Amino acid sequence: MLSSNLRNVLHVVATLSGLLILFTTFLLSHGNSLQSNPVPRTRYFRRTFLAWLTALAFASESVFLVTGSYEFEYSLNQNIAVVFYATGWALISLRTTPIFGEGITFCVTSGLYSSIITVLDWSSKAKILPIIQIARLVVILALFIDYILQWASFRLSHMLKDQEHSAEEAQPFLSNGSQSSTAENGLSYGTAAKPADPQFENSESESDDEYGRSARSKKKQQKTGNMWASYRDGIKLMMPYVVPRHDRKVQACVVVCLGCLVANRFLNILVPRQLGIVADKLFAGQLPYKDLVIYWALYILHDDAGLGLIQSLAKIPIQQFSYRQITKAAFSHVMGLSMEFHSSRDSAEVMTTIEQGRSFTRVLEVMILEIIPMLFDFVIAFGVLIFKFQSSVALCMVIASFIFLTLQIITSSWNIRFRRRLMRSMRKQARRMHQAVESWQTVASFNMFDYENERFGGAVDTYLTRRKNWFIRDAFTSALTEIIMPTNFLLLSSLVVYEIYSKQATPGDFVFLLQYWSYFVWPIRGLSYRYRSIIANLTDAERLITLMKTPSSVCDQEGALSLTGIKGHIVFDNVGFSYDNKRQSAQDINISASPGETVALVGRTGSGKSTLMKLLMRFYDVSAGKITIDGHDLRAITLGSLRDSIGIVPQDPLLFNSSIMENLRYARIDATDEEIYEACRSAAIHDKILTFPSGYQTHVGEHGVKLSGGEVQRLAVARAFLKDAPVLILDEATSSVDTETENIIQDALKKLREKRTTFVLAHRLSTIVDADRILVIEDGTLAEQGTHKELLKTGGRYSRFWEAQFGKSGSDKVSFSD
Ligand SMILES: Nc1ncnc2c1ncn2[C@@H]1O[C@H](COP(=O)(O)OP(=O)(O)OP(=O)(O)O)[C@@H](O)[C@H]1O
Repeated sequence: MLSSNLRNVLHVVATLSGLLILFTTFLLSHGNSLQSNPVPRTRYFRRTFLAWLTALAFASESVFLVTGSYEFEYSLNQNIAVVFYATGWALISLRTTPIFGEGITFCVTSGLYSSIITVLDWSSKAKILPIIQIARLVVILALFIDYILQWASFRLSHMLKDQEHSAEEAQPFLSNGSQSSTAENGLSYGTAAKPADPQFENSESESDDEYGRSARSKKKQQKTGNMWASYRDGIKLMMPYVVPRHDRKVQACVVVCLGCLVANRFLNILVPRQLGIVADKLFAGQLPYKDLVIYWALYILHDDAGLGLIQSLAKIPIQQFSYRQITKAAFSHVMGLSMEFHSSRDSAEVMTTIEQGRSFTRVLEVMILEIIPMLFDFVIAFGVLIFKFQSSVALCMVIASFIFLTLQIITSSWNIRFRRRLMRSMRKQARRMHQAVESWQTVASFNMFDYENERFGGAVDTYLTRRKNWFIRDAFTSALTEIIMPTNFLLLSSLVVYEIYSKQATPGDFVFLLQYWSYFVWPIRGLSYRYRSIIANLTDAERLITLMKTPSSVCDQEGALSLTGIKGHIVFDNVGFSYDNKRQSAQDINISASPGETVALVGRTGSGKSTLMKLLMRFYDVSAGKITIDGHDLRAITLGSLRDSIGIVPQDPLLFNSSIMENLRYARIDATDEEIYEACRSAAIHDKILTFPSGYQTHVGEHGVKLSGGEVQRLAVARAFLKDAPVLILDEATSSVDTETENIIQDALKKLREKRTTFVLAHRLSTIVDADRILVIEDGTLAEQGTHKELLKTGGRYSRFWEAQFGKSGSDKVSFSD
């Protein structure tokens, strides 16, 4: 006959392993609720029936134990184990779709436990118990075989499906072959696939209407089906940014924090133990002053004035480090994303998302500094309760805690949807505010203040309503789960009180439990509370993670060359491009431009001139053909070296809200003041700047609103002078100036164009008559090319443009003068 202690260990181990199986499967399947393994209905009923039968067999053993002739302690642990297994099987039988891993492992654990117990109880006085146990074993075996058969048939059908699928995939897609993209042909050139990410759509709409049904279900799957997987991936993605590999100070703080955490685990036990000693001495009629002082010292050390203070101080650099790293990484990632991303996303939303990096740092902080220590506390509490009292106290604590955690997890996921809505409304509010403030001039000129107030007010109201909805639900769900812990305390203290009553424990032990309860209830309550806060923060950080996962559609190819000393020989070789894969914005474009040559692009508005220049700057990648610079495909050189070699005077130059000096220096950070003055003299703006109240230190206002259009344009020309790049793009560089200033700028530009490959985009044809070649672009194709004189002679589109601007006489005059 085994000793009662070993029996106890068996019951405890069996209960714990079963509990772990159920809880782990619950955690895994909770985020994977869309998983469906359809099984025939007959089998479904059979499995349910067998599971219920097993539950019943365990329950009947419990009834027998309660009414049988066992000693209290021995039967209590066994009773806890059998009641647990009865409940476990009852819960499993409620599953509509089987989780094979859970079913099989639970069968194995219950089977093993039942077998050992059957052998041990064989010699018991009442033979009815082993008979119940044997019958139960047979049912468990049947259940096990059923699970295995179901699993095997499920795997087989999946394998068959996979085979069918791969056979289908092996079929050539003849019809699509001609349309395959560069990436599909294996020529990715560092061009990443477009993100298929509905989460990061730029949408005003809060409803799901914009997505089709399939997109909706995909979205739903994203939210629930792959919840854990996507969070895990997100954390994996962000981890490198928060590990202080090279920062010694932060590393030291981490060590200090960990030291405090370890010391606190000991103090969690020492403080209540000391109080127990004080109580026991009092009960023994002694004066425990010395012990009280020790208690005081331990308490201070344990509390916020001791290790808590050290830990809080050490946490500051860690928090700042991770916040800095994540925010910087998110900012730099966003800045590195392509024009495709920036032109389709709302800047205010992207900004709010970057700010939500704080939520992610909070997740890590909670996980590392709170959840992991709490798990330790939990294990320690289990050990302490077993050591101090009987194992059933510890078992009750574990089971009640797992129930509490499970309920917390279930109830918090009820609230995820509301948290997401809340975050959406927060971003919407930010977007509305940002748009209105940024477009103040438009709002003012259309006198739309009331409209904007109403729109912003609406967004604020929505935010508040959603916050209220989330908050109320959160309050109710926590109230619901909070009932469990006091119940747990009642159960534990009843058991301990019984032990004291039966002289197996001292009153000091009860005092210990009272004090220790406050320490060990925190880990459990903390775990569930932290889980909720992690879910809330992860939900908040979801967009940041999605943003960080968004690849740039234009990026450096592996092994891309960093070109120096570029001469500027540009060739467009059969270039084709479409923004949306529907309309071609460039088609069969062949252009060649040598250093020192000026090529003008003219054509109706929307014909595709700027698009060609965007392709040259590699804001987008060509969909067909290639563009080369000095013989190198643009996709084979680094974006940095390409853009360093191109200077641009855009149609609407954007200035930062800072001084003129800073704005100019943006073109070349290391330029001296004298070089900047020289560039401004060349751009005919130096004297004008000197007339401003603060000269070069004058602030230009948001987007340069304090300057005239002509002044802004001349600053852009000065920037181009300063950049001194071998390739130059002049996009309607003199569109905002009067004729006199235009002549001055044109003279400056003539100087600027010398020895550079220059592309001039112009509507005013007078500005490009002396170009070496004029290309007429129409509907994304090259319609005509030649010199001004040649094109006028041909009498084609160019000459019609010319006549439209200058009339027949103008045409004659220019062709004559030329
Ligand atoms: N980001 C974009 N997404 C989708 N379509 C775009 C985008 N940018 C431009 N387009 C479309 O591509 C076509 C060519 O535009 P592009 O800006 O190249 O014309 P353009 O000749 O430079 O016009 P303009 O002389 O008025 O500046 C237009 O039909 C335009 O609507």
